[in-house]
Amino acid sequence: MSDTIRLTGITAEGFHGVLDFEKSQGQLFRVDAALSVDLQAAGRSDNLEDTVSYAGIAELIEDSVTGRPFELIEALAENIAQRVLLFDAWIEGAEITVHKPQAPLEQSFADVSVTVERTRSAVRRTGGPTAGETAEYLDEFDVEVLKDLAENARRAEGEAAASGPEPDAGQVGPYRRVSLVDLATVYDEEGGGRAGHETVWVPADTQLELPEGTRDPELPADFPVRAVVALGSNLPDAELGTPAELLASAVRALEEADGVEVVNSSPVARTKPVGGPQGQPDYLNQVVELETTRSPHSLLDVLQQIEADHHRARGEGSGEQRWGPRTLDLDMITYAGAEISSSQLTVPHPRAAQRAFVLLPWSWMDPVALLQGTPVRELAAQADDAEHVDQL
Ligand SMILES: Nc1ncnc2c1ncn2[C@@H]1O[C@H](COP(=O)(O)OP(=O)(O)OP(=O)(O)O)[C@@H](O)[C@H]1O
Ligand SMILES: Nc1nc2c(c(=O)[nH]1)N=C(CO)CN2
Repeated sequence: MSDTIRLTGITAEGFHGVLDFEKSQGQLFRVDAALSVDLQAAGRSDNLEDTVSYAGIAELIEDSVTGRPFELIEALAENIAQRVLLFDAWIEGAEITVHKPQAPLEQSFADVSVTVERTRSAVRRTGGPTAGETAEYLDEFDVEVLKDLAENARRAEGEAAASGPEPDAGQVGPYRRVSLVDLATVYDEEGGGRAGHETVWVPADTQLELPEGTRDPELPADFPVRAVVALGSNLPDAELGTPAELLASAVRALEEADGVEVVNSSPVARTKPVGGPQGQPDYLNQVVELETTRSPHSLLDVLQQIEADHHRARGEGSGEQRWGPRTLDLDMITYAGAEISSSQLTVPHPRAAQRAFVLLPWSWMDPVALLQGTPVRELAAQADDAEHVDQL
């Protein structure tokens, strides 16, 4: 049985409705909310930190009712449900009823209402969602909701961020996700331990001021983070098969690697070679998204081991040319939100933003993906090789 926090009869004036006078004159709306939250910890500790503040929920509901007008109470209920689930990662489900007791009906009536019930698709019961799960979940939300969140994020980030430019309505582009690497730090600072939504989306140009030493990207993650990896092959292998077979085998190898889970994969693309020697064969390219507890360099080790297992020739005497034909190439495109620069590893991959053979498959897999705050879709369209990438 799940525990419930229930708020009933939150009443405020709003301007929702299809008819003109509803939009101009306004009327009262009443909202009931039932939130599924595990209350055992709070029951035992008697500490507000261990539960969801109903005051915050009430404020959020009032904000939605008095805010942006919707035509339908269905849309208002949906908006509230989405915001409630984003309010605190530990809210597992929300049932929202919007009453419109002054609806324009000719008949004598007591009330009109709609009820929506929404559950979080992926929540780990202990510790809240991972960055990946949160990001995936956030992809289901519309831009208006994200705008609200970005606003909250700016408030949470303090004065410096609050003075940044206004988020650009209608685009996902100006926001970026803050990785769980960052989130974990925020937890520590606040001593909380909750993934509240404020720390997940921030305007793209927000600088997080985190204490020194807490963002060492080589800290092994005790929580999974997401990484994007690009695969390429344009040389068959006598033993392991065609480029298509080599890509499929590499994805299987990633699935089997310790501390790595493949959570999404793109369709395969046939692409014209970019750079390298004249006349090399077309490539097959693909992009996968991983969830990993490995540190970036240890993930690079895994990628290079898989390349070697697929007979990737490398190093002195191997005959391999720069950007020349290869049985398998695995590039780490992103690792959480981290920027890494070492002698072995640069993340985000320094040439990814110009390569449609990476960006297009990535955008097919995740149409709202961002690379350093810019939609991958847009970068793909601008890349020189955009016309030479065909989905198989
Ligand atoms: N993000 C990254 N992903 C993979 N390798 C990287 C990355 N950043 C730096 N490297 C380093 O790049 C070196 C060369 O890699 P590789 O020979 O696969 O390059 P390439 O794939 O031919 O070229 P490109 O990097 O332009 O795709 C590797 O030994 C690795 O240490
Ligand atoms: N189309 C295409 N061109 C490339 C590729 C690749 O994977 N696909 N990889 C390269 C070096 O990594 C260089 N050029």
